[in-house]
Amino acid sequence: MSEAEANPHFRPVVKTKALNVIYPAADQPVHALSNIDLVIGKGEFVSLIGPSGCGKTTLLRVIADLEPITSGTVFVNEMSPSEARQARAYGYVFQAPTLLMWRTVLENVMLPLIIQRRPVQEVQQIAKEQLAKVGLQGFEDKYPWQLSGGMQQRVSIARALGFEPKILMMDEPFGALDEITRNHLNQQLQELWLEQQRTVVFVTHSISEAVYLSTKIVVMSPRPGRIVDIIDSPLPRERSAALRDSEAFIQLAQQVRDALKDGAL
Ligand SMILES: Nc1ncnc2c1ncn2[C@@H]1O[C@H](COP(=O)(O)OP(=O)(O)OP(=O)(O)O)[C@@H](O)[C@H]1O
Repeated sequence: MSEAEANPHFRPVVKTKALNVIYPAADQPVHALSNIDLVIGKGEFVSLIGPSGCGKTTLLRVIADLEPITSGTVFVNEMSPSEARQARAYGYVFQAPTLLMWRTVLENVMLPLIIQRRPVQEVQQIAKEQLAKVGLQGFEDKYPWQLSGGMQQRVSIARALGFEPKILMMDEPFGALDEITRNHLNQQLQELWLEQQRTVVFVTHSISEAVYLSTKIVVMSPRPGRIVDIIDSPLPRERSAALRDSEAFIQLAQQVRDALKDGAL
């Protein structure tokens, strides 16, 4: 049991035990995830980091009920992932913004809520509030193609947050952006997370992004993906840009780098 799990306020949201995913294939089945034991607590910001093809996206998809498992167990809020999905536990942000180019920014954020048949006026209000939270007030009537990549990704985040998911799943949401924009969005996401105390599961290739954002970093090995190390971050919950230059940040980044290296052996 980790230090975080020993805390009496710790509430598990995601629990996986001996989880395996094997993708069937005509020639050779792909063993994507091997014996994954993971507990994610309420309000944690958990990053999954590891080399390409190690199963990060697969793990995210399993938790979100987008991928079946081969063996083991997965519980989300004491439910199966499928029950959790029906209870609308998830918000999902992909690497590409996946916005509808022929709908305005406001309409894009409203769409999932309209599909849920919520009253239009209420939906409009929620969408406007969420856009303001990601710093896009005044852009409601623009079309996605009129925005930069970083702004489009902020629209995706507003859309995912609109129906107040219990867990926000983010699959390399800033992977396609330049470093300056990425650092800026990291800071915005950190502030949003701090304010809302939402549980986030975040896939990244970037050590500094994982260190800057996470309360827990899950380091994975090359295929078949297994967990090499689970690192509880010693950094304070509230983080500023200056933290990136601190000794604690540099040490933690080195710890992640070492774990990645060990996992590759
Ligand atoms: N639907 C599928 N059918 C067969 N194999 C798959 C399928 N989806 C993923 N895989 C394989 O499973 C392994 C894990 O893939 P996954 O996308 O989860 O890795 P990842 O760590 O997210 O990779 P990346 O960092 O490159 O996005 C890879 O070898 C991939 O080719």
